[in-house]
Amino acid sequence: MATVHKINEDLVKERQKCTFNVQELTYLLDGGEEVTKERREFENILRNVKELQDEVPEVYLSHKERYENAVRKTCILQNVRNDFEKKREVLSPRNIFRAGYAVIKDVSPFFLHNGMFVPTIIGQGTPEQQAEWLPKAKAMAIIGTYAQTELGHGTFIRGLETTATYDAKTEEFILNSPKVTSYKWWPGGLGTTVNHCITVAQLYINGKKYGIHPFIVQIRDLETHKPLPGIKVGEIGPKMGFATANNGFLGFQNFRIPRKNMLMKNAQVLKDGTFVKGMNEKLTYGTMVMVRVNIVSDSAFHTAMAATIAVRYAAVRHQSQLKAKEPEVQIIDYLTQQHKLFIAIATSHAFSNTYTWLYQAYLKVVEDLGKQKQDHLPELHALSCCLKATSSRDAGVIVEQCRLACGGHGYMASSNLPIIYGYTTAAITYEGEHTVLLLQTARYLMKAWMSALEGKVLAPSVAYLVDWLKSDKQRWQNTPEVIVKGFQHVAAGKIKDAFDAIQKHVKAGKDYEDAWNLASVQLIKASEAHSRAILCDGYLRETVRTSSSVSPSLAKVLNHLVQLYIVYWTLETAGDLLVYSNIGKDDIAVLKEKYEELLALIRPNAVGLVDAFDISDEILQSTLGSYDGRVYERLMEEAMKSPLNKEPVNQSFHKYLKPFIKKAKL
Ligand SMILES: CC(C)(COP(=O)(O)OP(=O)(O)OC[C@H]1O[C@@H](n2cnc3c(N)ncnc32)[C@H](O)[C@@H]1OP(=O)(O)O)[C@@H](O)C(=O)NCCC(=O)NCCSC(=O)CCCCCCCCCCCCCCC(=O)O
Ligand SMILES: Cc1cc2nc3c(=O)[nH]c(=O)nc-3n(C[C@H](O)[C@H](O)[C@H](O)COP(=O)(O)OP(=O)(O)OC[C@H]3O[C@@H](n4cnc5c(N)ncnc54)[C@H](O)[C@@H]3O)c2cc1C
Repeated sequence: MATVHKINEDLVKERQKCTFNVQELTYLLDGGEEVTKERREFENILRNVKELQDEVPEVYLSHKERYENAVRKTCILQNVRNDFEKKREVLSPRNIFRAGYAVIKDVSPFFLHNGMFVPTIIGQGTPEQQAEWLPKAKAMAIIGTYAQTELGHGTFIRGLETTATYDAKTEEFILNSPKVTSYKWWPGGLGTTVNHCITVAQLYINGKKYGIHPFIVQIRDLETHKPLPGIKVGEIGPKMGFATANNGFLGFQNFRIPRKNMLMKNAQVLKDGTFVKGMNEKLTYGTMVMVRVNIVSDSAFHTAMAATIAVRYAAVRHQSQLKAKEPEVQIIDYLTQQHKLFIAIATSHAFSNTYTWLYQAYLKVVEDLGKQKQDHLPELHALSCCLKATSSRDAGVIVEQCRLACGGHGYMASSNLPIIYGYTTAAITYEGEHTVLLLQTARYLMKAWMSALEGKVLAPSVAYLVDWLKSDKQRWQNTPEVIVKGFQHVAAGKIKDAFDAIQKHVKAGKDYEDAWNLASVQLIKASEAHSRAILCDGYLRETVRTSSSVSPSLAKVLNHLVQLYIVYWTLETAGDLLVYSNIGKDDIAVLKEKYEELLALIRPNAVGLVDAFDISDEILQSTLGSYDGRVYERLMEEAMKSPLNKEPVNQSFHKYLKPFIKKAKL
């Protein structure tokens, strides 16, 4: 039986101070009591699977051993999950998915199977193709990934070089990678795990190019797992993080696949080679929109993980004296520490709330597309791009801030903060590089601005441009609602400035594309300001909405958090607000005080707030952040697992050090 340890006294006291019901907040964050219960039930099942316990911490394994262990555990995890899901209609797959963090210490080599391979078959396949591939894929009789990026191109996907040339005689496509830069590079699981992939390739029919399309390709023999003839595949090697994601490369040499393997929900190639255009060629990019929406939720979770670790640690850790002769204080009582950490809690809430409405907007667009309606697609694309970009970037900054807030111990692998940083920082690049996605949103914002000038009705997320043009700037008040308007004014002002900058360059004789490039720093700033306005507005509205359905004590805490988020960003962007809104210096001085008041109000609830994220110790995997707060004992226990501590004298002493020291003595 596992030993039950006493909970650290500071944490006990912190939990007694909490003014709201932690369980109530957990239910709210999960999406309901039933969802929480289901998630906990699944986590409990996993906790009791003996084969999933690591004998040696993964960090001490070689690259190869680590991968093999990850595959072993992912297979067990998937079986447990399949059994669990067979017995019920799962309420929240994303909540079930999060339990996987307790098993795979880094990123699963199957990550892309559920994350992109299956969704692409659903989103891009015809009903017949879905009937053929989905049952096998869902049962994992075939395992796949999403192979789009190449050595030469990741962002500019119209420039991909893999070719799929249609041969009407045999009704096949012939896949080729003409140059080294045409090799697929990056797909997760591609290295040595998957036997299938979605390959995105340039379609050629009778020498004519028809743009990029997705194809299902079997790349390995299902029995022997050997690459099929004409396939060159392997792993790309170690990276900054993602140690077990098994990212791979892939090249094709005259590799033939049947015509039916082109996913044809949008565009089709008929038997005779006739190309039938789809409703909108950008629907081929649909899986990326879905993943970008999901990244907002991932960012919320990774921020919650880091906040949980750093807040619990800050409650347990005592360092320095505030006043002479008094005991050393809990570091959480330093205001600067609260400044680093409470924004982490609020940010996670901001992203969860944003994901809630963004996911609904995504579902609505999918439903509309089923009815051949695509009116809301451009707005969704613009929102998913800037919110993916901002949430992943903010999460990266916050996780690093939490690591720094843990001082030296935050640098230990056993704190788990380095691995969490590995996930968050990768998300800034993958699924659309940060700047590139901000520029996609900027493209939409420039059109929206033009429409606003023409007096047209705008989509809801940019309707503030019309208000801004019509009205005088509102008299400033330090209320959340007026501050949100202030963020919209900043966004509108920056959008106008970027637009004017482009016009100025065009008037000076530049091509529109060059003018765009010359204005692009202003364009990304406009896009960032738009994201911040959307985040603050959505978070405030969702909080107001939920506050009426929760207990008054919880509503109060949620209100403190949303205010903290809004005031924090007001102070961070005060310069912009001074330029573009009616805020005055005195208002800023008042808000500085307000911010300090909010830190004090949140202080007694800090531990309760991170407890409410309900991230189990197995998922958190952190010596610094466990529920019981046995920080120092755990650090020592983990250190003792180092293979270097298993023998009193390491052989290198006899081999190298002893002769070296002897020589030095002579
Ligand atoms: C958009 C691009 C940058 C540029 O594309 P183009 O050059 O073709 O376009 P233009 O700039 O010319 O614009 C044309 C036009 O199109 C519009 N547009 C563009 N994109 C879209 C879109 N997606 N939808 C709708 N419309 C779109 C654009 O607005 C323009 O419109 P106008 O002309 O009207 O202005 C493009 O090239 C691009 O997107 N580049 C980025 C490439 C990218 O994102 N690659 C991703 C590769 S895959 C990857 O990185 C994977 C990473 C790993 C992810 C892991 C996720 C796993 C998740 C795990 C969770 C698992 C959960 C599972 C749960 C469970 O287990 O159950
Ligand atoms: C951990 C990880 C996992 C991944 N998994 C997958 C996967 O499973 N499948 C897959 O297909 N891909 C995957 N990728 C690839 C990923 O999608 C690409 O790396 C990403 O889209 C960025 O493209 P790039 O590498 O070509 O960057 P580049 O576009 O070369 O970016 C380099 C720099 O150029 C700038 N830049 C490029 N174009 C423009 C522009 N138009 N305007 C202004 N600046 C520009 C960028 O801002 C950036 O600063 C993964 C990547 C990582 C890091």
